[in-house]
Amino acid sequence: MEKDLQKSSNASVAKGLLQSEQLYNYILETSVFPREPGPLKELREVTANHPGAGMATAPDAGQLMSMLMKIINAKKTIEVGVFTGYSLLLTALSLPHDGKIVAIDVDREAYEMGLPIIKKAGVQHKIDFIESQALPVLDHLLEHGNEGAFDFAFVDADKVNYKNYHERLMKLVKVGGIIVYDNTLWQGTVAMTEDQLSGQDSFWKDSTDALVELNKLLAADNRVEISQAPLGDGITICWRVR
Ligand SMILES: C[S@@+](CC[C@H](N)C(=O)[O-])C[C@H]1O[C@@H](n2cnc3c(N)ncnc32)[C@H](O)[C@@H]1O
Ligand SMILES: O=c1cc(-c2ccc(O)cc2)oc2c(O)c(O)ccc12
Repeated sequence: MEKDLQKSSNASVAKGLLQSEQLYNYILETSVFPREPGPLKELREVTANHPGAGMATAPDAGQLMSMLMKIINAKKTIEVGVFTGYSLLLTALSLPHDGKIVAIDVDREAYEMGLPIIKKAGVQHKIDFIESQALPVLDHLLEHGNEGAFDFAFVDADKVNYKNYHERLMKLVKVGGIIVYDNTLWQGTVAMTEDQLSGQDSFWKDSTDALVELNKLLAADNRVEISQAPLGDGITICWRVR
């Protein structure tokens, strides 16, 4: 199954799980874009020229994450999956001046597409970009005294590893902190029958299976309170309570 990566006229990319694109655009135009900081809008517009533009975090999901970071006074965060930096810049703009973000991605080139806008916004000093597979970086952080050191984490990378990220992030994020997983509804495929999924290639099928498994795992994890919100492609907010 192919994800719809078509650009719309406002330089966003078709996302959303609502019954109509018209309603999703209504939400964006009414409640999200008017409040989107200028640098984020610019980064979204630049990203629209990238062939993978559909991977960027949805602005409506980003808006909620920004509010959550401000509510909990997040200062130290982890981001797994940066791409051109929409969620990274959103995070950098949501943290105080002395906030810090460990941002991990295997793709430095995509990060560099958004970097001039991050610099212009005056928030680059908050970002420690690490070009790497995420799992070894998370393990390194754990081995070097960072248990409970982070207030917030956002995961938006390879879906097949979300379970492994959760295991590590539950140690890195403090009690009272928040972990957000993107794509937990994966274009609705998590609720489809085997028949409906029969045309999927192995990448999409493996991702769907992994997200179905993650959703069950999170629902059963009593260390977190959760909310699965149908914003963007579905985000699950996990509040670590023990
Ligand atoms: C969906 S995009 C991230 C979108 C980003 N949050 C944004 O707002 O634009 C996924 C990113 O995860 C990265 N990625 C995939 N597998 C990874 C891994 N194992 N470790 C680190 N990064 C990975 C990809 O290179 C890609 O840039
Ligand atoms: O179409 C995608 C693909 C990904 C993706 C692919 C491969 C990886 O190793 C990581 C991520 O992620 C997406 C995504 O997060 C999204 O919101 C929309 C589309 C895609």
